[in-house]
Amino acid sequence: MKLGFIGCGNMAGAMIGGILKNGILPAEEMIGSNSKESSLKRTAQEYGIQTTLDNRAVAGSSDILVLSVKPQYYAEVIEEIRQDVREDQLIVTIAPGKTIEWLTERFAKPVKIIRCMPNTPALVGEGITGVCAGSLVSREELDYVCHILSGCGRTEVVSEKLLDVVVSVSGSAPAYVFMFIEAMADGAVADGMPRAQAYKFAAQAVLGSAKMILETGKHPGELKDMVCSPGGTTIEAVRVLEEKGLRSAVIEAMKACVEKGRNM
Ligand SMILES: NC(=O)C1=CN([C@@H]2O[C@H](COP(=O)(O)OP(=O)(O)OC[C@H]3O[C@@H](n4cnc5c(N)ncnc54)[C@H](O)[C@@H]3O)[C@@H](O)[C@H]2O)C=CC1
Ligand SMILES: O=C(O)[C@@H]1CCC=N1
Repeated sequence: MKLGFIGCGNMAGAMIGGILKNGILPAEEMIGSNSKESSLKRTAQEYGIQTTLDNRAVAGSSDILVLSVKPQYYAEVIEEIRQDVREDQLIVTIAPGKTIEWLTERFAKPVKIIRCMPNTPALVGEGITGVCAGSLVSREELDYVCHILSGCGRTEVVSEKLLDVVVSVSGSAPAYVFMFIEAMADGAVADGMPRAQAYKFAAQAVLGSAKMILETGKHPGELKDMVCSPGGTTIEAVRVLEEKGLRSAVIEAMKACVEKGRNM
């Protein structure tokens, strides 16, 4: 089995890291290419996988090929590797907006395409990847790719239409969560806590709260109510967050995210 990555940047690194950490594949079974030598050096040093400047070599030698360049480079990379791609290979794409129909047209031959939307917590095995498959992909092949992706965390098979929503609710979401953690830490620093300690408290509060949702099955509103003592401190904070429009800000931000992804 050879898993190849064309483009060794942030997302490929996170995926490779997660796959290695969880023992899904050894480093010897992964290869990555990049147009910049410095990225290859960093990838080889950090993960010990084989690297090359030659995208076509990666395309030709991989059983599963991940296209992990930015969406604006998809067209030129597909044009470059088109002849090296085989019908028995699985092509995994991770770019927003690049539909299976668009990808199939670019390859201009029958190819097995699995469209995914991962997120960077893959690096620590706590990502979630939305996955949908083209019509030439068998159930077994989809299951196998989901198994590989399980090294990055959870996987969810979704319709292609919903993949645009996955971008906003998980692909891009770590950025909003990091902003929230940063803001909470700023709040704690403003009240005298050392910054490093503030990040620890804020990050653990987010981690623990997320775990409670996933593990108790309770409604987020119920869990929120459990924290809000009558006449207490939390409801004061909740009152101000509502006044400042937290929910609306998040919803509007996500709408902008989906819209952008659809038009990429
Ligand atoms: N960063 C994230 O959180 C997520 C990113 N994605 C998607 O993953 C893909 C990669 O994104 P990032 O890793 O963030 O970008 P990045 O910029 O960190 O990595 C892309 C790499 O591709 C290289 N590259 C550019 N043109 C190339 C070419 N012609 N041949 C070979 N390598 C080339 C660049 O030098 C760079 O190292 C994008 O399509 C993005 O939309 C999806 C989900 C989350
Ligand atoms: O910002 C972006 O376009 C990519 C897609 C999802 C996360 N990062």
